[in-house]
Amino acid sequence: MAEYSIRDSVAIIQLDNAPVNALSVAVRTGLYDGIERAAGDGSVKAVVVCGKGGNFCAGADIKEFDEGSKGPWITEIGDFMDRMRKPVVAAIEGVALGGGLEVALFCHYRIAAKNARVGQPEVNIGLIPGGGGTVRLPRAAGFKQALEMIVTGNPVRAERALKMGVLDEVVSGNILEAGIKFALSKAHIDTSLACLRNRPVRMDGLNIDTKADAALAHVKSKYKGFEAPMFCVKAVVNAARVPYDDAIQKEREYFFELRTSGQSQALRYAFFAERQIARWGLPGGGDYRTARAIPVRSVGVVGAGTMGAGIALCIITSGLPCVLLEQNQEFLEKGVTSLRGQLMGTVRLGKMTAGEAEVCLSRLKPSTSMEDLKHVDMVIEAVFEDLKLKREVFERLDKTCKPETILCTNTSTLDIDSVATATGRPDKVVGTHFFAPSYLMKLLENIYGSRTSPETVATVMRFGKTIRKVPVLVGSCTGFVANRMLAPYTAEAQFCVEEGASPAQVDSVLMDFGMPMGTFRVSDLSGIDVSFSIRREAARKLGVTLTVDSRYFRGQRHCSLIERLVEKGRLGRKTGKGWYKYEGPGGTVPLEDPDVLEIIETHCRALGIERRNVGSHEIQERMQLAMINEGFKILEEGICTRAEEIDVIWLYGFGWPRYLGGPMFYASKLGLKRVFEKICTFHKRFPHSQHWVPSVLLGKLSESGLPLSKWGEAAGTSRL
Ligand SMILES: CCCCCCCCCCCCC/C=C/C(=O)SCCNC(=O)CCNC(=O)[C@H](O)C(C)(C)COP(=O)(O)OP(=O)(O)OC[C@H]1O[C@@H](n2cnc3c(N)ncnc32)[C@H](O)[C@@H]1OP(=O)(O)O
Repeated sequence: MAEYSIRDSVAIIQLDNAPVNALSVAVRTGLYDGIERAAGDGSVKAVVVCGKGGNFCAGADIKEFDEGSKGPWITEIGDFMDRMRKPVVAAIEGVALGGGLEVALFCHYRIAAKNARVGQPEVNIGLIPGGGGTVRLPRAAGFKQALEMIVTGNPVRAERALKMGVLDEVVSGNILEAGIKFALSKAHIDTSLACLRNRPVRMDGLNIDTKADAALAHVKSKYKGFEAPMFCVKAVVNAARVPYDDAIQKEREYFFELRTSGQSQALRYAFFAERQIARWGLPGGGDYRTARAIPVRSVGVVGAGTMGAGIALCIITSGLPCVLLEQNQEFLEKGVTSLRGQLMGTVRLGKMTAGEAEVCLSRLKPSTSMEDLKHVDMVIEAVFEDLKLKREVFERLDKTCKPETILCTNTSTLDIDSVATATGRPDKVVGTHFFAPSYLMKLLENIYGSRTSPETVATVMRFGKTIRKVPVLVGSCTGFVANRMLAPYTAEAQFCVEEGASPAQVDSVLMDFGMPMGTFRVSDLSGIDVSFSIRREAARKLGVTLTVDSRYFRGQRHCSLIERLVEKGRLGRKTGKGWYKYEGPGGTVPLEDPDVLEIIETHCRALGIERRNVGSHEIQERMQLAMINEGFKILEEGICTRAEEIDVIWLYGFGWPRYLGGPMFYASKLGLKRVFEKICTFHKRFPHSQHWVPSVLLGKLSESGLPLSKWGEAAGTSRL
């Protein structure tokens, strides 16, 4: 709703819809009524529109987009304000985003607090600004700057918005008082002069035809497959070419077309999924509502390899001091050099100044003495992935650190309990799985063990946010969620190659789908010998030796092409050849290599594998369905409690295209009946692959027709 009051002959309309004053039907109706009332009240000289609770308005209520339209459409409010003879001032604090900024652009004037941010982030949910933003913002900020704001969705700070012409004044102190003062100072000025409808789009000397073509070409190549940015350009270009009312009409058509698109639905889902993951619960009790995070004022990182150095960098750039520990000076210096290198990279990219980088570095304490970890609140161990070594480190940490210190292990495979039992504080031991490169990748998979306390979980979840990661809580199992799902996905990729596809064909299927990289490019980048060692180690523990002609491992189908490539010295990019070849020293461009195709052919012939034409559709279906089936098993076992958690892991861990929601959302759109039937068919066809055994939960859900939001409940794993 919107509260109406009068002070000093100024009507104040305060948008009121906690927590962010989204433009629900009640808010839109309240705003419209308030404006109408102020227009008709002879004692009112001017109007101030503001927001309650520290924010102006975060735009349309995103939940309403699935419910259909009720109440006044937002541009009707703008049309009314355009006819007003009394000045209307938007007094902005916090955020004015999307429809929130559009409301502000209806007003004759806009003032904002210093810390305010304004923006048109609709593109992030697969839309264009639909309340006049594409038509009014270019009139205020100019074509080029408005286009940038609308296409990227990035908000701008008040000072920049002032320079751009979006704001009329930036103020310090009480925003409402400033708004009233400003409104009274404009009470005798003709409002039509300040009305954005009456201004032309500012082209600042640019030619619209040249600019339009360049902008369309740019978004086409940059946002391949994502449709909203293209519509943003079309709407803004149109606004520069046609009269105001025609442009508004077109904008609305585009907006409504996108609202029902699959991409916008997926992006809206992703928006709420990201917020859902903060609502965690533990199987033994305790959840985000009751558990208190302990304050983390200092952190230690054990191991200054690439991973540890990157983690330390995340910590110091988020403002926390960090002790970076290595076993000797030589390794420590290498780690610090790697950290510095990454930090300077951000300076070169203009994301940080050299001065800011120095401040960050001043928070780093490189050390070779464990005693330096005595007083830190949290330690993240990032040593080699070896259980014996990790247990030794934890035993020493337990003896050295103060009793309250939380001990985290950065592991991608090891059981949390087997690390925790090396200490006398298993309740304070937790997994924090960072993804490589740890400074850049946003996902943080937090893993609880059977004795991890709710306070420890609350602390690592909050810490994840502090270091600007996306923390998702999962249970402990082999590979946790990310790598467990990745295993059948990559296995199917290799089986497809054995059966007749080429690595480049598989990768282009994935990249055409929207993945940032194909699985064989990733393998070359991280090193084929890395997967080789992990597989060899896993086999060794079971008393098995994997060879170049192993077709089965523990009764399961196994592809030994990795062993073959390692035998041939093709370890990936670092050796200039792997699944692809790379030209020149340090070459990074993957080129199809006839030699590798020959190796694959010979290998398969030797093993009696008949090769055939494997179609793109089959590749995509097998890789994705195998991984989706695993996702349902993860839900079934309670490793995750919601499908949304799995999707967020894929969005941030592997770059699943956001406009396709995530694998579980994708499955919901394919239809679970169809997904289940296909998986059953593959199971019959490939009986020696455990990952094709259909998930029991999936079978149950395929009959139930339950929406994705209820899958966790149906699995009986929901803990809230
Ligand atoms: C037939 C047609 C039907 C349509 C009917 C609708 C008509 C509407 C009017 C017409 C509109 C014209 C076009 C306008 C379109 C838009 O405005 S689209 C929305 C654009 N705005 C955004 O994308 C902003 C999204 N929000 C944010 O970026 C952030 O939330 C924030 C505002 C910067 C705050 O961040 P932070 O402090 O980190 O808090 P969060 O945890 O993110 O959010 C707090 C809670 O608020 C919920 N929330 C936030 N924004 C919205 C929103 N716009 N709508 C609904 N809910 C929102 C968020 O989910 C959190 O809730 P909980 O998870 O429950 O805590």
